[in-house]
Amino acid sequence: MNDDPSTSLTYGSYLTLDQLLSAQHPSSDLHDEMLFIIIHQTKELWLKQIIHELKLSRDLIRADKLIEVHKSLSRVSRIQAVMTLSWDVLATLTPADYMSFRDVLGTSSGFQSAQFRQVEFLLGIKDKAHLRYQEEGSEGHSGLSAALHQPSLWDEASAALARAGFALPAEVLERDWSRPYEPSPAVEAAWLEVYRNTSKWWPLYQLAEKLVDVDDAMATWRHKHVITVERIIGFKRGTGGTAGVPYLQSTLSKRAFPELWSLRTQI
Ligand code: HEM
Ligand SMILES: N[C@@H](CC(=O)c1ccccc1NC=O)C(=O)O
Repeated sequence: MNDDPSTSLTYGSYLTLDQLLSAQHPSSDLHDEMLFIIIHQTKELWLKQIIHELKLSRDLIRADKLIEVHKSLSRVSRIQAVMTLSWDVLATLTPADYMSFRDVLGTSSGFQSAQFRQVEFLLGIKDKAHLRYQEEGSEGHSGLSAALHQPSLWDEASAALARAGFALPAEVLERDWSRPYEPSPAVEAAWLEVYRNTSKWWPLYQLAEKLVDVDDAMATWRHKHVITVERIIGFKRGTGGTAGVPYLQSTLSKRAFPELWSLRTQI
């Protein structure tokens, strides 16, 4: 046997392609179901990379390495752009194509994506109700539970503001991290000072604009999702049990960094 990694490693073995490429199991014999599976698997791989970057970003903010965060958050927003573009590939699926295999999906739905919720939780959009869709003891459950109970990127950004000398109340700095975040006038006032005096606060200002890029890209992805869903299933109810398009429209106003949006009115 050849144990020397410089000659024994192959493209396929390095990337574990045997497993990756044998993980597509259409439940019907319809041609278009393969596209549906590949689109979703690709999206889960990108979400895995986004989670990897967001954890690093959170640790870097905690360590006051605000310049180093750029690379990671820029990568996240570029991946989000690719994910948004991939809706155009899915939109080649016509309503009739999709309805021919929709039944096999049962009650499964993107609503149950543990990694999607983990991204929301890492950014700061917390809703512990989503834990119940993950099986206790599964990797999805443990990742989501950890992100729920730890400070989000936005909580870490507030802590960084406090270390920089901004007075923030205890309900921001020592909150129960698992609770939904409530926008704070003191946080908005601190970021407003950063935006009004950018040369003094440049690293914080650049961090804020990188965070806005990520929030912006998330909203753009959500918007393209709802448009594509309306194009494919109209106003049918969702397999996951929601009203469908009206539910998805109600998520468009979700923001991970609300004060970075509200402060713009004051400038
Ligand atoms: C034919 C294509 C699709 C249709 C008709 C569709 C439809 C829906 C509907 C109706 C919901 C609301 C939950 C429910 O009741 O099921 C939903 C949620 C969701 N879908 Fe899709 N979807 C499609 C493709 C995708 C793709 C390709 C992705 C990811 C790349 C995705 C990710 C999600 C996520 C993450 C949610 C949860 C959103 C939230 O709660 O904020 N969906 N989808
Ligand atoms: N919620 C979709 C079904 C769906 O899209 C779906 C089903 C299984 C796995 C991933 C899915 N994608 C996103 O919701 C529907 O109502 O048709």
